[in-house]
Amino acid sequence: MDANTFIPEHFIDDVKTYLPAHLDIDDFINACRRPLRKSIRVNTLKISVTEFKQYAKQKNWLLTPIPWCEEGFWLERPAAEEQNLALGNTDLHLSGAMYVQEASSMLPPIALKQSIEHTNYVLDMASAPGSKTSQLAALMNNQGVLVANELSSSRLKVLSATLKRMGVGNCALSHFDGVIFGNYMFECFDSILLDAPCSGEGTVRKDADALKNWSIDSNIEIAQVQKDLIKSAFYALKPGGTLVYSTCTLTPLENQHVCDFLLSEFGDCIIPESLSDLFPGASKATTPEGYLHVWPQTFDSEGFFIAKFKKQASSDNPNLKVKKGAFPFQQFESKKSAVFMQTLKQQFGLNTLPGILMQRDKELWLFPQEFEAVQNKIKYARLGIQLGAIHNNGVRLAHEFATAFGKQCKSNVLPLTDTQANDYFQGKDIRLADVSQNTGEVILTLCGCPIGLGKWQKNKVKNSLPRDLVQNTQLITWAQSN
Ligand SMILES: C[S@@+](CC[C@H](N)C(=O)[O-])C[C@H]1O[C@@H](n2cnc3c(N)ncnc32)[C@H](O)[C@@H]1O
Repeated sequence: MDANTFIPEHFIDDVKTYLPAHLDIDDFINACRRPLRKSIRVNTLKISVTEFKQYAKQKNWLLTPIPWCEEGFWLERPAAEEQNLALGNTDLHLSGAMYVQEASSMLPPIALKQSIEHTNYVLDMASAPGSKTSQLAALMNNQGVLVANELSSSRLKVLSATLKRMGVGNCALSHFDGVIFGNYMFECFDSILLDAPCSGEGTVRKDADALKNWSIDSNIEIAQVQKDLIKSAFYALKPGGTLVYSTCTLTPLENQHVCDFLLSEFGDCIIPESLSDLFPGASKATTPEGYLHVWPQTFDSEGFFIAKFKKQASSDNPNLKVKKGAFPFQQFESKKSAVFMQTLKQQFGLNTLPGILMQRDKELWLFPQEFEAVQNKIKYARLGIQLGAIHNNGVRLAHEFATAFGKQCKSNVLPLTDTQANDYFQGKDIRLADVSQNTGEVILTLCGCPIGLGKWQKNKVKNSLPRDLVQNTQLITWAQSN
């Protein structure tokens, strides 16, 4: 029990007004004071669940499957020396093999899963730090186009770093208030996730001060933002498309009432789809409308709310807008493209890249194949993957090339030991046991996952990790964790 968890009386009084009859307020309060179980999601863009389990076994990690997410596990680390070591410093995290993600936070992308599997254009309207964006990209298997938007610039940077670490290749990042999408990207998306900014009442097990400034007035204020965002999401969705609305808060003001607003505005064009069969046991959290209202005691998780809607018909938007200004990229010359692809084949045994090579000044980028239809609708903060820098004699490859495509490379791949990986993440060159005759660039891997690029230099590999990704951390090594 965490006696420091702050739960204000007036919050409890409010919860009593909407707690479902089959739940007990004391169970709720006790659950809020219990520490949260640790959970992770395996990043299948970099490693299979089977491979991950093998690594976890070597570390004596105990995994319990999360019933709604095939890639999700609750995790216990019994080794005494690991108790105070952050999961974020483990090799499996730093390599992008896993993402530390709360179990209930895996639900919204799972609610979109069916729709994503058959569609090309997906919008994540409020996406930092990127737990659900990277989950969506993995569900899309890096295919199609995933637009990830975030309003806060500091959080956008974190999002960008997350996507690089996780090897996401089909993403375009944007930096706007989400309300613009309905006007600028009217009916562009097959699937939309609106994981809305909220009062965070469900996060109190992780953050003892989450309810410190709680008030109904702030619930009402945030609900207005949520209504503006869900309206924008409705307009941005194609007829036939699917919208998932989620929050990590409990109050109906920010949940059911926001859904009521959507239906009152556009009820002729959009209908809820029940989530009662999303996974075995989902009915325990299903509301009469078919939404999931996950209480902390229901699945021993954080509190969450998830609603799913199907858009059945179009509704005119009187405020359509068109972006001004030219698109700053052009297709990479076909002759140079052929030379570049030949180099990748010779150096790494890589035969194809999934997308279109584009050039902006001296930068070489790879855009998702389907990007053209949406590329000039808004100004993006980043598009696809930066493959490298173009110079007179060819292309100097960039870090992201390795994290996104290293898995497909067949030659010039160097698996690092934990000591070498430590040096790499700290920005140091990597010492080799023997002098190597290899030349040029090399893909570095950890736990079987590509983590970046280096350059062969006889008895060492020169470190090419971008400065902003250099960490001042000590990786938890196999020796320490076994
Ligand atoms: C609940 S968090 C998103 C968490 C994220 N989906 C994830 O799973 O990692 C909500 C995010 O919305 C951003 N935000 C707040 N107001 C916004 C707005 N008007 N438009 C877009 N994003 C907004 C916040 O900065 C915050 O990062």
